[in-house]
Amino acid sequence: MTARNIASIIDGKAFAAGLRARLAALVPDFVRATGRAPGLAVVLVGDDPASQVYVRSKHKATVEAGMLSFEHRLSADTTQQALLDLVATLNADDAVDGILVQLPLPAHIDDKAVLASIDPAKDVDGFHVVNAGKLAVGEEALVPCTPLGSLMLLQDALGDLSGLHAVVIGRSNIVGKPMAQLLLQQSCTVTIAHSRTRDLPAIVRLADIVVAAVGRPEMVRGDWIKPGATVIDVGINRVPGAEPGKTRLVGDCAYDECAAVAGAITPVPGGVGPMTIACLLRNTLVAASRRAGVNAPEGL
Ligand SMILES: Nc1nc(=O)c2c([nH]1)NC[C@@H]1CN(c3ccc(C(=O)N[C@@H](CCC(=O)O)C(=O)O)cc3)C=[N+]21
Repeated sequence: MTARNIASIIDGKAFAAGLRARLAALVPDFVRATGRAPGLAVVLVGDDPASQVYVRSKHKATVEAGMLSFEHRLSADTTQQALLDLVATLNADDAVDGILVQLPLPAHIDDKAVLASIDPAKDVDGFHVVNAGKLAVGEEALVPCTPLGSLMLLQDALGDLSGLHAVVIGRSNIVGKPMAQLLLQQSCTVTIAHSRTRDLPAIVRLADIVVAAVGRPEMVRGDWIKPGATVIDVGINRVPGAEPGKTRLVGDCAYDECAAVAGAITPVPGGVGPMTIACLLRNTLVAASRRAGVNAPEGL
């Protein structure tokens, strides 16, 4: 009989709660230094139910951290110009340190134009080309929340990442590309795989670190994973549940199979998702500190 490996479960929910508590403890210092609390503006266009849930949890976490939350809900038929006007108002508002325009936007709005209109200093999503460029050349940037949270979990699980082979599956501007930049900055050997990659299972088998960010439910199978590898599952896929009409969340990795081979793995839910929100608050405090010219807290 072969011994069956049980991967350690990377508890993103607990790590995120710890990060949020550390942030909440730092906010009073910011308030003392500046006479105001850090402010985050979240803009939601339309009434996509999943987006509503995310925006609500962002609001709750922001208030719990002692920050100000400004919510702007616009109807699904809002014009691009009206959205650009709102962003311009938020750019000019000194009480607003962070601006997040919830994606996806309705099809009639050019999301590139909207993201480009956000002041890079308030771009707490890190989606603006200025922040993407700064990240790529190693300058101080606002770093996208999901990759940043994934890196924090990796460093907590593994310590120094130097020399490890990381395979990032997915090449989006929001997750795959910035994730690869962060891992490269940590001196990993980085492979970016994607839908056109030939023999993806063979590539993934080389990885000490697998980051799955493709948005295909349970695509990564257990026999793709090198024994002992660390698996970060970024996927949040809603699939039909056991009961009719109900859904459940699954990641991009077949969890049970991968957990039987990996050294450590993030669950879905309770892995990367909560880190995204905690890092949004982290970026808001960092942006607020830089804008106010006070010392940005170290080690967050
Ligand atoms: N401008 C912009 N920035 C974003 O950061 C952004 C966005 N648009 N659009 C949508 C995606 C998605 N996203 C998530 C955040 C938290 C969880 C999260 O906390 N998930 C929980 C479960 C939540 C549930 O049960 O549905 C978990 O994984 O444990 C998931 C997904 C941020 N996004």
